[in-house]
Amino acid sequence: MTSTEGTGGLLVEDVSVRFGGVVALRDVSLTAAPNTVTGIIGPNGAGKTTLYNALCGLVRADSGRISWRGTPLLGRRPDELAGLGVARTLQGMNLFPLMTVAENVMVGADRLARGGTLAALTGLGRVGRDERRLRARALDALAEFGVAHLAEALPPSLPFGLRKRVALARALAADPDLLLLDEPAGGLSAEEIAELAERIRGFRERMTVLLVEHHMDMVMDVCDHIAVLNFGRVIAAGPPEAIRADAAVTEAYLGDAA
Ligand SMILES: Nc1ncnc2c1ncn2[C@@H]1O[C@H](COP(=O)(O)OP(=O)(O)OP(=O)(O)O)[C@@H](O)[C@H]1O
Repeated sequence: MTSTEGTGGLLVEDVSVRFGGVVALRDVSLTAAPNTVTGIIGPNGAGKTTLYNALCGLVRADSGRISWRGTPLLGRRPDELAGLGVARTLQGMNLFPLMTVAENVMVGADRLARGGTLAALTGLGRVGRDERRLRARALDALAEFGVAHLAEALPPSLPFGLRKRVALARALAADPDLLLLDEPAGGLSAEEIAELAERIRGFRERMTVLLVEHHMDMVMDVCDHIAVLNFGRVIAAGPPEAIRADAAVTEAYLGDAA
């Protein structure tokens, strides 16, 4: 019995993923306890994105198990995750360019609507009530990120940092229990990263966070627990101070820089 079994956490057990002859993940196991921030780090090509994509249903694992609160996640389609209380952000943000900021965030809040976002946005189904609820939820989420005033803007018209906030607001609008973040600090200024770190620390009151991130200072700063991947294997796992002092981790990163 592993530590999060029966306690509602995220459990990754012996997950392997191969792309043809490349073994991207080999028997990866890790846990994320409820209401904590768990970081996934590792040098380039270590398997971080593959693990993230396996969690999101974007990549099929060849073997292993992943569960959230005891419910299996492996083999689910990405669109099934919202119903299980799981939200994610992607590096590319994937905002719809021809929909307003508010409409983009309404898509994120979809699981809270009975008729679905499409019905609400297209005027079909239980339109009035759902649309009002979704819009209110979206505006709340935008307000949390200080961008409610941009509700009617189109994403391509916004600077990068603000688009990242909209993407986070979209993920949070669903009121997830598990939030998967893929390099949320990428491309942000030092000031924006500090603000983001503060927000992520605050998220753990409401949810469990899994953070794949290159920005080492931020990972050390916000994570309760860190798993380090190298060549598709977990080479270390523990609290930030233990990871900082781990010789295998230092060696893996030095090898990466060489
Ligand atoms: N679609 C794919 N087809 C073939 N090989 C792949 C594919 N995706 C990833 N790989 C390989 O799997 C390994 C792990 O890659 P992955 O992108 O998961 O690493 P990463 O830790 O996210 O790297 P980075 O920090 O550079 O983004 C690498 O050897 C990579 O070349």
